[in-house]
Amino acid sequence: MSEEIRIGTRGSQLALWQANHVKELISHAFPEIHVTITVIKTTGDRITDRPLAQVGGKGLFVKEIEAALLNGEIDLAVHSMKDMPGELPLGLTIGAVPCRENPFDVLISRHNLALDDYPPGTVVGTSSLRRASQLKFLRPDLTIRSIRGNLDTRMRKLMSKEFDAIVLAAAGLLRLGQADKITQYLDENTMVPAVGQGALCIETRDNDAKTAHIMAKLDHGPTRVCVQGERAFLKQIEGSCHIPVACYGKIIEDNVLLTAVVSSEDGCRRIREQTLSPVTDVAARGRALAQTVLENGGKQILETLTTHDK
Ligand SMILES: NCc1[nH]cc(CCC(=O)O)c1CC(=O)O
Repeated sequence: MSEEIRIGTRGSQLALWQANHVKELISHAFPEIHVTITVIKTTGDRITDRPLAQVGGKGLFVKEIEAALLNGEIDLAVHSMKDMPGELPLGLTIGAVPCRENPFDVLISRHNLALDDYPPGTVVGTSSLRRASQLKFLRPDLTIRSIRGNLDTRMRKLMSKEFDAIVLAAAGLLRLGQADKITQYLDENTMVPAVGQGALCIETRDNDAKTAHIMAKLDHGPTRVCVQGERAFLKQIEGSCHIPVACYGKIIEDNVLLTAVVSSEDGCRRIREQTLSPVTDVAARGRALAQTVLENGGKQILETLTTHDK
């Protein structure tokens, strides 16, 4: 009898693409293993009419899947890294971090205009506090509105002229073969992406040696190191989880350049800090970067937010 590995995932188009991608990575490295995919519905999938921050932020897309992993219904879960809270539940671990897709946010414009070229009053839709607050900082004269729903829903809202442009993650579009929709890539000099954006997280049980053996073949060292720095930053900075923080790591020779931003909801203030860290020191340097951001005004911004939430 051949070995079996059971993958758990959300049912969205993007999640299914990602689960199938991981299935192919496993099949390629271990042709003898039979890989199955189980779809699990999450709270985040059920509630689609409110901004995520109001529903409870991070963790919404992962909890039910983690339960299935813990009780042995599945052997591994495929998530978007950026949906993962700083801390994983006891007994679970990040088994592998495959090679990252493009980590940046993109502008999709109905008029084929770049962000700098839009006139004042232009209506830009985005689903996250992080993007909204960085957009308001860059272009205080634009009207930033919340938009939710999957890719198709957001595209429909854009085309129905509810919005002039929308900003979302490049990774989802690229994975679903929609690169042609992208008007402009916003790299970290314009907008710093979310922690883990564009990366996948393969979550496993931490006592599962059989799956760990398979995961070793799927792990991409450079991505893992960058994500490690970003997540160390996240863990250090967050009390609450739905806050406008951003951190992005990129490899430069033997170092990781970490860029972090905390911005106020109204876009009036933005703290932006960078550190060039040796690869071996990236977790400590991610934490230190969080401290720097907090000391240089980030703490004040985050305190305003917490009271605001209640
Ligand atoms: N917020 C939801 C979410 N979680 C992961 C992605 C896809 C991008 C990625 O894998 O980082 C998206 C869509 C988006 O932000 O536009």
